[in-house]
Amino acid sequence: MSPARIVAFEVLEAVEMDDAYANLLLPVRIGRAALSDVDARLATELTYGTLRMRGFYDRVIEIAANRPTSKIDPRVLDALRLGAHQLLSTRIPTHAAVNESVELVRRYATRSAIGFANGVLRAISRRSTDEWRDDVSAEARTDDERLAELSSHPEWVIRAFRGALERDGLGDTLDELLEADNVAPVVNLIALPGVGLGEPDDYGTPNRYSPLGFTRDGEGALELDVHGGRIRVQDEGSQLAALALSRARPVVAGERWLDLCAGPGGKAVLLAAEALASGAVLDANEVIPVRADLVRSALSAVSTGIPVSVVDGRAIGDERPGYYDRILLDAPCTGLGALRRRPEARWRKSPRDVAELTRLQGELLDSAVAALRPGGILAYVTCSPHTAETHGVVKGALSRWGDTLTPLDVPTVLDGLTRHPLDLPAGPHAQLWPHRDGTDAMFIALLEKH
Ligand SMILES: C[S@@+](CC[C@H](N)C(=O)[O-])C[C@H]1O[C@@H](n2cnc3c(N)ncnc32)[C@H](O)[C@@H]1O
Repeated sequence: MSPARIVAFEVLEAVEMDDAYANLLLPVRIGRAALSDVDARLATELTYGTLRMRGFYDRVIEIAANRPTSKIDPRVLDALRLGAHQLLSTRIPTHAAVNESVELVRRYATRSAIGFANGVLRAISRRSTDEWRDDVSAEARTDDERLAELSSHPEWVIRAFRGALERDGLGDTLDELLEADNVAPVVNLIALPGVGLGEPDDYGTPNRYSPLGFTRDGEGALELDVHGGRIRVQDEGSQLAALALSRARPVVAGERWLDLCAGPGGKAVLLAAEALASGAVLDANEVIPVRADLVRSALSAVSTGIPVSVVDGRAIGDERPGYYDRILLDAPCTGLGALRRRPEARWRKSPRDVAELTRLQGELLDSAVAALRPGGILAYVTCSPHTAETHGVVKGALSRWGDTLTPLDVPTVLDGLTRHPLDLPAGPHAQLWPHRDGTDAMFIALLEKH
């Protein structure tokens, strides 16, 4: 059995059964299996490719098997998905795709399913990807169902994206967004400022927008992860979200900053570098202890003296009222804006999660406002474009806090710091998009307290 397929299958299973995160688990499993570079790339492609197009593959499997996926043993289904991916989206020879997937069924599921899996995979292999797209399309009952199945996004996510795009005057670009979600993003890096590093163009091709970001060709990307964590992988949109806060206006030495929901620490370490360079001091907080450890480890690239508290962010407004000059609230969210790198989020979240998360986001925002001193600035950020989590949450806070809060114009702030202007509609808030900006779909609002 190919070790790459075993790793991919076990990660898919853990994502499905244990709610594991592929981006965290895959590197661990690749390391444990001591995969060669070639096999590690294959395992990565198989895992992410299968997770991304799972919705489409499931429809193909249902048609080929003539039964709903809910009636297929989950382990057999994962092996079939992996097989469908190899048959429909890679150049792996048919016999290898079929035989290796059947072998997975033999090894991990019941022997009685071997004949079934073999038959389904052979049926899939007899038609081309375009023919399967036509079949799936013909059987869809509505336009949204068709779009959902062909683009491999749940229907409710498509409706949420459509609403958010229309709000930005981008309603006619939905297909491009769905397509962008299904393509692996280039690895984007950041050279932290003020910690003795060179400029981005010393290391690679500078980002179009972030003044600190860059990309490197293929293999070179991760070799740079050797500068003690001062060069790190970070999406350009995340860089811009942190910089929108740190560079919203000049820093007065001694300012106190807080990253309220800091785990795993990507934006906290950028804020720490910005604070160090400008004479501000940063505190970080994260409610989950293991994630707080990740924040500590990330921050050590800049300084070991930054306190990381482990409390529910909703309590900090009462604990430290009127204390901070700048607060980043990078809120827990559905993650629907980062499907390029965390493809399983689309299958894991549901509209019920949106309702729960928006309540938590509103409470965290209230706590952050309470912890802000008059004149201070709060950045409310999500890696989701769902308007309930973005505009809806900010609108709720503005109505609860009345004249106490004024939104700052984020497009203007971003124009003041990016290398090239972003093509953003009128503010005050900003929504970035993968298909337009090449970033995760980050939402950024800046609120000033009076
Ligand atoms: C979107 S992530 C933050 C990402 C981080 N800013 C970065 O760039 O690496 C949100 C974080 O909020 C944490 N969180 C969730 N509920 C929280 C709460 N009530 N108080 C504090 N943190 C919370 C989650 O554990 C998660 O680590």
